[in-house]
Amino acid sequence: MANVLVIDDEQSICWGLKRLCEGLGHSVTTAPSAEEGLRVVKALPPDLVLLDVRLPGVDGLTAMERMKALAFEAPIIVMTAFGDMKTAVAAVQGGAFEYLLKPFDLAEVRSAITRALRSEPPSAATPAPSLHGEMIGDTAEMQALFKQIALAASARANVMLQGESGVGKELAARAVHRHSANSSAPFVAVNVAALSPTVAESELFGHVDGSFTGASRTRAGLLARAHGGTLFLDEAGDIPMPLQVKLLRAIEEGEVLPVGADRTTPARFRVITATHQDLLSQVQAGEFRHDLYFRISAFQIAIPPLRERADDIPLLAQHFLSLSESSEKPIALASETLAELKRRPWRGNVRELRNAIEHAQVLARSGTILPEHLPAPQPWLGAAEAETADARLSDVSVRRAEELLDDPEAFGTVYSRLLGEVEGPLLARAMAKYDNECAPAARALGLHRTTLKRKLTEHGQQS
Ligand SMILES: Nc1ncnc2c1ncn2[C@@H]1O[C@H](COP(=O)(O)OP(=O)(O)OP(=O)(O)O)[C@@H](O)[C@H]1O
Repeated sequence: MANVLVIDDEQSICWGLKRLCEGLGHSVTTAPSAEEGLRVVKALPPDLVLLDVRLPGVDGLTAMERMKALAFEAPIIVMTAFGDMKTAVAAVQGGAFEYLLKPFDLAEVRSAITRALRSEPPSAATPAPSLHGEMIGDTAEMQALFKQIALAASARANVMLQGESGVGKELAARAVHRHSANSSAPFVAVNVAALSPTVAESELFGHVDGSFTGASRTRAGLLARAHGGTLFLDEAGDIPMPLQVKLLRAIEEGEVLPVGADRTTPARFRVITATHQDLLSQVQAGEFRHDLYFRISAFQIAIPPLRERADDIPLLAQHFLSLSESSEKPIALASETLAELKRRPWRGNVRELRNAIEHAQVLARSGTILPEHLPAPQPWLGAAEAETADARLSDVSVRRAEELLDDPEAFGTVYSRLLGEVEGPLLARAMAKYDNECAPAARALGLHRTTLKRKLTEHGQQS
């Protein structure tokens, strides 16, 4: 049996946690404030503290600091209903055993208490420098994301960020780096899809003077430049197969062999990858090496699309307004504008919202932003139409999948054949719509231009 101290000003929470802990066979003391909790800690140090962040008077994070200063070493589980990035990272860096978001999932609380009392190591531990929150959002989805970022920052594991285009994957990668112990080392961002296939190897791994036509001087590659810090690989699904082997070796050995060199160069870094694709199905389709996948996906973070956290839209919109350098800032967003912003599907996510606010700001000049100042919604399908189209497409796909799966000749290629059959017409339609211009077609498809060009070539279409 352990002694547990619950510090929370909400009586109902204290009551619920007391019952839970007593049910686990522990004895519980409750305190409605940090001051009262600190008195208990000094008088009769408990085996575990459950500590709320927002408290009247001294807040929970300061209380945790004071407990640590008293050389109090028992685990502390921090709880909050208002988790922003700063709080999440401060809790993790301050040595919290676990960081729980309210409202609680009881099974999660029970598991945290049991692990804490077994003195298993906390899910994150190494200290890192202090920081500022820079990703905006206060929905439960964003709070959970901040927690994941804080945990990733305090560990050394490679991180894979998944999410649609424009959700904030690069911002999240930068946050992981900035809040990590290596924040003063380089953060090198590489958009893999933008690398021309002919120079990708020398760009990534470097080359020595004269190693190929045009290599007039020895140049360090991007991997070597990330030494000691973080290598951010955007659109990781586009890493060409031959380079995947070389990249895996570099990650495993902490060194690279520049093109034409006979000696390796140190390149030890944390890899953060971002992808909007389902990399695992690429692995299953044989388009991405499984060993590299497992190497780079130790800690996976999914960033939800903006439409699934629409309550963040007003905050984000205000944030983008405040970033404006114009002296004639519009002072407010009309309530109808906010309603319209929350109604839109934002398939281009935060990037599309940011562009819309910048556009509206130019039109509104000063004063209030009205709905007519917003750009027309992007021509995505409306929700109802999309649902019908999705249903039709899925019926056709099911029928075609059945045919291919029954066809012995298609055995081993079903996946790529079916996707190829959809991809070809899609690309052709997009190119026709944009007068054969790759740039707008790629933007509409949510692909990088280079990726689109490559896919057009694969389908024997002109770009
Ligand atoms: N939570 C957020 N708070 C503030 N700004 C954000 C947030 N999320 C995204 N942004 C902004 O939205 C834009 C797009 O973000 P970012 O480039 O990180 O997205 P991405 O997911 O990496 O996009 P892509 O997949 O197209 O590379 C940037 O201007 C970024 O600053």
